[in-house]
Amino acid sequence: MLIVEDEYIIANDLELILQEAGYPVIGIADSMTEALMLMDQQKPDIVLLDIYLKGKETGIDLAKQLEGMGIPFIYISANDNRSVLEAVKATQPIGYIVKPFREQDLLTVLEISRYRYAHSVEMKLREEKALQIALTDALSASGSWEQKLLKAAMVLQAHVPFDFLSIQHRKGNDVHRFNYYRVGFEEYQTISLVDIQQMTSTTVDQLLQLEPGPIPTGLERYDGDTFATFCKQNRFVQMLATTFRLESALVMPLGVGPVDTFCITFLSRKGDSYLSRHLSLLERLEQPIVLMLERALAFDEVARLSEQLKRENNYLQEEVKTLANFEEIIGRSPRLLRVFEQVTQVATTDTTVLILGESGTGKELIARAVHNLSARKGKILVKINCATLPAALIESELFGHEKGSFTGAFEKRIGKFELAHGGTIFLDEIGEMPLELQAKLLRVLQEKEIERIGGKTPIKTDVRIMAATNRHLEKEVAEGRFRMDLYYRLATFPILLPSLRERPGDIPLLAQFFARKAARKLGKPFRGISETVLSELINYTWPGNIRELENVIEQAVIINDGQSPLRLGRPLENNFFAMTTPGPMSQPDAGFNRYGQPASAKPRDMGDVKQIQQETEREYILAVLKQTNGRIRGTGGAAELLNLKPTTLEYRMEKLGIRKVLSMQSPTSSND
Ligand SMILES: Nc1ncnc2c1ncn2[C@@H]1O[C@H](COP(=O)(O)OP(=O)(O)OP(=O)(O)O)[C@@H](O)[C@H]1O
Repeated sequence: MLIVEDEYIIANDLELILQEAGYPVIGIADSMTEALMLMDQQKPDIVLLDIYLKGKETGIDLAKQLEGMGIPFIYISANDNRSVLEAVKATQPIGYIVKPFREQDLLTVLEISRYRYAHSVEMKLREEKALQIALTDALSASGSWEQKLLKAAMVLQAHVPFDFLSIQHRKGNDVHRFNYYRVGFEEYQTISLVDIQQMTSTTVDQLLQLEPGPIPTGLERYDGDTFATFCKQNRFVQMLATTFRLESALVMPLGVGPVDTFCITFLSRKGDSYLSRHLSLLERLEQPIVLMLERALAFDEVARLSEQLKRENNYLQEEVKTLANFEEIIGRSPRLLRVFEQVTQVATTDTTVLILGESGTGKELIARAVHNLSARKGKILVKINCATLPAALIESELFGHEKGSFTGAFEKRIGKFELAHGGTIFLDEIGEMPLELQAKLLRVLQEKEIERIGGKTPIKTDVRIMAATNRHLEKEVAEGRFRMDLYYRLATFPILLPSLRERPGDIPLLAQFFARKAARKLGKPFRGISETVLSELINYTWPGNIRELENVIEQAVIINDGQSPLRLGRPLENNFFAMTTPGPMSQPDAGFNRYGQPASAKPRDMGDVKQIQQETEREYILAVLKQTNGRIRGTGGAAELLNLKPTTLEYRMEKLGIRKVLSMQSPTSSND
C-alpha cells in the first residue's frame, strides 16, 4: 500500500492500522511529486489517497495518472463540495473513505474495495475478450468497407465514446475516408465528402486538396490547447471541429501490412472525453485490431482475385470459342519477315503498337504475337472490336460503370481496361471509335488511369495498348473524324501488314496450310493442290486477303471427293476495283467483292454482309446440287459432299429458297 496524505498524524495512524491488519505499506507521501517518486521505486497494489495535498497538485491530479498506470486507489477525505465529488467520481476510484474514520470502517471498506476491484478486473478482461470478438465479427462481415467500419465503430462506442469518427485508409497514394456522425443512441449517419461539401460550402476539389496533416506515431489524445494545435495542423479535422462543434480527439494510427495504414480519429463534443483508460484500452486492442484489418484486407484481395479470375475465365472461354483456329503465322516473304522483325523489336517494351493493313491481312494474329512475346504473356489479352459495339455501349464496355450511373446500369460493371489489368488490350477497328471516346482513350494513354461511368475516383491501370485498323488514319485525321493527338499517341510504333497480293510467294504455303487444317476439321484425306489451281490462286488479287483465301480453300476441301487434288468451287475473277487499286491500305473502306460486282455493291452494314453470306451459301449449295444432279441423300449425295446431315441441308435449302427437285437439270431455274 502507498499512503498519500499531507497530515502527518493521519498518515501515521493509517500506517499503523494497515500494518497491524497485515497490509504492508511501501511508504507515505505528502505530495504528488513524492508519491510519483516512491512509485518509481516500487509499484503499490493500492494507493490510499487524500484529495488536498502539499503542493499545487491535488489527489485528483494524481488519480488521473494512477488510472493511466492501471493502479487502483481509494480516496480518504473529509466530505467535500459537490463539484469536487463529481471530479472524484470521474476518476473511477475503487472506494471512498470519509474522514474521520474508525479503524473498523477503514478495514471493511478496504476489504470490500479489494474484492470488488479483483472482480471488476476479471469482468474487464471478459468484456475486452467480448469486445475483440464483436470487432472481429464486424470487420469480417460481408459488405462494403463503409458498412464494416460502421459496425466496428458501433461496437467501440460503448468503450471509447465519440460524437464523430473519422477513419482514413491509405494504400500507397490512394486515400479513402470514412466518416460517421453519431445522431442518436445507436444511430449513426455516414457523412460523405459531398455531405461535408454541402455543410461547409466548400467544393469537393477543395476538400480533396485539404492537407491531411501529420499523423502521430502512436496513440495520442488532444484536448484544450493541444486540440487547437492539432486542428491547426490538420485542416480536415479543423473543418469537422467547426462544423460539428468538436472539442477533443483521440487518434489511433495503425500500420497494417507493408502498404496499408489506417488512422482512426475519435472526436468528441466534450473537452475531457478521452481518459487514460481509453488510451490503455486502445493500446491493448492495437495488435488484435491490426490483425483483424490485415485479415479483412486479405479477404478482400482474395475476393478481388477470384472475381478477376472468374472474369478472365469467362473471357478466355469465349476467346477459345472464337479463336480455336489460331495456330501459327505462315509466310516467308521478305515483307512478312520484316513484320516479324518489328514484332520482336517492340514486343518486350510497353510501347503502344498500331497495326495497319487491309482487312484479313492478319492484324489480330500479329497483335497476339506481340502479346505472347511480351513479359505480359502470362496475363490476359483482351480484344475489343470498336466497329461491332453500339456507340452507346463502347464507353461502358471499355471503362465500366457504377451501379445506377445511367438508366439500365443495374449492377456495377468492370470495363475491359480493368479486366486487362497487367495484360494487353487490343482495340481492333480503332478507326471506328466515336470522337468523344477518342478523348477518353487519349486520357488513358496519357494518365494511365480510367474512370468508370458514374465513378468518382480515377482507377490506376497497368495495361499495354495495341490498336489496329484497315482505315487510312491520316486521311481520317485530315477529315476530322480522328483526333490528331490520339493518332500520334497510338502511332508510336506502327506495323504495316502487306496485303496478300504483295506477297504472292506465300500463297502456296498458306493454301496448303489452310487445306490441311480444313481437311483435318472435316475428317477428309488431303490429296494436294494441282499446279493449275495454285497458279490460279497466285494470279488472283485477293481483295479479302488471307481470310478470303482461307474461305476459298475451305470450300474447295468441302467439295473435294478425298481422292483427287483440290479443285476450286468456282473460278476466281479479279474485279475491277481490286485490280486497279493495288498496294497496302489502298482500299480504305471497301469490302471485297469477289463476284465482280461494281464497288457500290460493297457491304455497308451487317444486313449487307448477311445477304452476301446467304448469296454465297445459296450459290455454293446450288453448285453442289448441280454436281450431284439434285441428289441430297445417300453416298455421293449433296449432304455427304457438304458434310452436313441431310435434314440440315434440307432446312438450309428451304431457308435459302432452293426448291427440291427430283432431277435438277437446271437447279437455278427451279425457283427463279
Ligand atoms: N500469316 C498467317 N498465317 C496463317 N493464318 C493467317 C495469317 N494471317 C492471317 N491468318 C488468318 O486469317 C484470318 C484473318 O486474320 P485476322 O483476323 O488476324 O485479320 P485482320 O487483319 O485482323 O482482319 P480485320 O481487319 O478484318 O479484323 C484469321 O483466321 C487468321 O488466323
